[in-house]
Amino acid sequence: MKLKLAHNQHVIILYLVFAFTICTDFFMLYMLDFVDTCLRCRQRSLDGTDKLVRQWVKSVLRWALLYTASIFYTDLRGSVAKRWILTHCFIGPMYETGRLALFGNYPLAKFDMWLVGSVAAALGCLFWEMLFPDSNGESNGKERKQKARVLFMRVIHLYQPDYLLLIGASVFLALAVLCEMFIPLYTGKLIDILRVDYHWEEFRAAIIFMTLYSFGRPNAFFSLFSSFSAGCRGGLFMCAIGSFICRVKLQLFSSLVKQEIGFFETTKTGDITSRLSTDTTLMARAVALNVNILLRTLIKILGMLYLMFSLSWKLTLLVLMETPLTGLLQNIYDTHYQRLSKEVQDSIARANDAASEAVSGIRTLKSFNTEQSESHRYNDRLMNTHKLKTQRDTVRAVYLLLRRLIELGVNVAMLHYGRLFIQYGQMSTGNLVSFILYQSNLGNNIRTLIYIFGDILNSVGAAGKVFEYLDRTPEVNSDGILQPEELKGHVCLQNLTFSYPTRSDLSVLKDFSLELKPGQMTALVGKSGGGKSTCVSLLQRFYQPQQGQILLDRQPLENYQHKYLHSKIVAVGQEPVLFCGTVRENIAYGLPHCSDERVEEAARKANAHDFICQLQKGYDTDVGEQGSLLASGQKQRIAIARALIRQPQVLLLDEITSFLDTESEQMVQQALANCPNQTLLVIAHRLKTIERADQIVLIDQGRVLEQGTHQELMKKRGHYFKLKNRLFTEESTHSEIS
Ligand SMILES: Nc1ncnc2c1ncn2[C@@H]1O[C@H](COP(=O)(O)OP(=O)(O)OP(=O)(O)O)[C@@H](O)[C@H]1O
Repeated sequence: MKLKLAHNQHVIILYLVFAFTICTDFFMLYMLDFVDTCLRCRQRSLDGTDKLVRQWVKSVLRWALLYTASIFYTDLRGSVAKRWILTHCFIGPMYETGRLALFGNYPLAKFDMWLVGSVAAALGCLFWEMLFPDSNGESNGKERKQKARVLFMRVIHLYQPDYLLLIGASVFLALAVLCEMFIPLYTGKLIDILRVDYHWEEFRAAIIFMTLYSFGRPNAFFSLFSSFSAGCRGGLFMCAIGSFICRVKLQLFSSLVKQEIGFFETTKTGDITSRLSTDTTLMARAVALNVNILLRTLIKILGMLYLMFSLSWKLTLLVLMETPLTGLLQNIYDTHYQRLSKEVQDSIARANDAASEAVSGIRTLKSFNTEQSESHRYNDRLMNTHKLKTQRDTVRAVYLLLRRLIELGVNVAMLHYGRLFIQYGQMSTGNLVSFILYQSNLGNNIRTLIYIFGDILNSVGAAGKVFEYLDRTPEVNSDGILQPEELKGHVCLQNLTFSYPTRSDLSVLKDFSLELKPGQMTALVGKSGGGKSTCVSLLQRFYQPQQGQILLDRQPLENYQHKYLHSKIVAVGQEPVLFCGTVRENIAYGLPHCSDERVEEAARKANAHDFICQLQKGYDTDVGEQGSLLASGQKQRIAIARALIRQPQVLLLDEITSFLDTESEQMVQQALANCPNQTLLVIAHRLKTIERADQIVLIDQGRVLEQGTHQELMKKRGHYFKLKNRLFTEESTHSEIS
């Protein structure tokens, strides 16, 4: 009860303060005017510019006083109050400046100006508050809008380099709208003049000519100037949007490539590409296009309402009855349409995923003869999209029908009453024509305003998704700074426990420890799925182990600078990926100033030089998308050259020999033997390679089962011994040890 009373008192005080502020402002307006008149008496005459300067000075004074007053009362400190005070004080002189610049010296009456300013400012602030509320929302809707507001401001901030273009576009926008607004008014006037019953014969032609000339001219001027301004506005906005999209796409791409591998495993490729393509464009629209339309529509609506009220306030009130009905309808429609649109988008993404999966795995698809089933899968997804699209379009059709019916009803009522007003002499035919022209425009503009209302929230939603990726901090950080000049390459994996982000229930490594000594070769062997490749991934810092740490020269891997680390620890994978480009570009990948000699030397070491020379354009031969124009063994050798050219201290070879013939493998082994200080970790399936290793580590289910040299392990007659015997018999099939 007490609380309620306190709340009521608080509201009453707020109203009182508001009323007091309005009265003070009104009083100030006339006081300043009085001072102005006294000054004018002394100075005698004033031209238009002088008046304008005085008006601006008065506005600054009013703003300063109101702003200071607002500081003393805490409830007025919010930014809504500040926005209202700012708009309220400056909308008058701004309007006057624009009007003077365009149409010369026909000032509005002082009170009219104050009223127009106050109402426009209040409407503007109300609209802003409705769209993006300032208050701390308790409900979900309010929170969503609050979030949208923050996102919207962030998008505006991102537009910073294009502010000049946007300001220029807004100026042209205001000019175009002002000009457009006067066209119906002059059309009505023209009709009125043409309708007058002249009892003349001889002056007929001259009068018609004069009428057309005098009233047709402003119309022609307005339409020409409006079209010109609209053209300039469109061009500038498009320019700003274009450069914004490029900038955001680049920022997003840079942020994406910094993410850890786990992120790409848990996020669908379709999602990432649609963030990059669709959402960045939607986000750009959020500000430039929507705000452009929003501003244009707001200015138009206010201007048209003013002119319509002056033509017939009764008809205006009648026409305005359409707004709440349309608003309600639009609200219901938006909810359903947005839900269905989202479902359609998801469904399209799923269909695209199916298609891209099939295309990228076309060889597997063909070899397993699954063309038919893949087509069915794609068809199912397409049909689902089609069904959702039909639902969405039906909702739209019903909405359009209802909207047209409301429109029709209001139009019939307006024409009926308009005819009555002309009969009673309350309106001229020309006025009714002007009114009808404004009304049809007003309806469109109100609908646009309501639509934009939803679209801004939508586009801001897309911005939210983009910012989500832009702000994401990679779980595997890369802010280490260590870059020692000398690195021995001593690696220690200490008590690692690890599971992949996509399969957190499965521990791939369990309390796993391993030491790789400088200049030594370690071979990892064991059953498939034991965790060998996982060790290589962890050494490259693709993932972060949940427990334990990896030390390089007694320093945790994360302490090393990202680029440095990846130049010192280099891996060649089971299925190396080449990029579209020449052989040379692929070998020198990531080394922009690498000499041709170094490229060739690396290729020779990897036993790739000979086959490269036999290619049509040698080192300048294009390897095709993902190296598709080369054989697997050739791709493998280029990948080895790409690793060797960096002269890494720690080299990780994950089953590189699977695609190499014995001769190539021997050459590569020879090349590797020429780097005596290099730490080498190989996962291999050929006994010859394994036998030569300084230590062999047998891994099973994420644990080290046995460790030692070939001789030691053979003497032990344990797991390795059994595996080796099997290897001897199954060497050609490469099945068990891999
Ligand atoms: N990206 C991944 N996401 C989830 N689980 C994975 C991933 N990569 C591997 N695994 C799982 O981790 C376990 C160890 O895989 P890993 O590739 O390290 O084994 P491996 O010993 O190298 O096998 P192979 O010799 O066949 O390559 C397996 O059970 C595998 O299914």
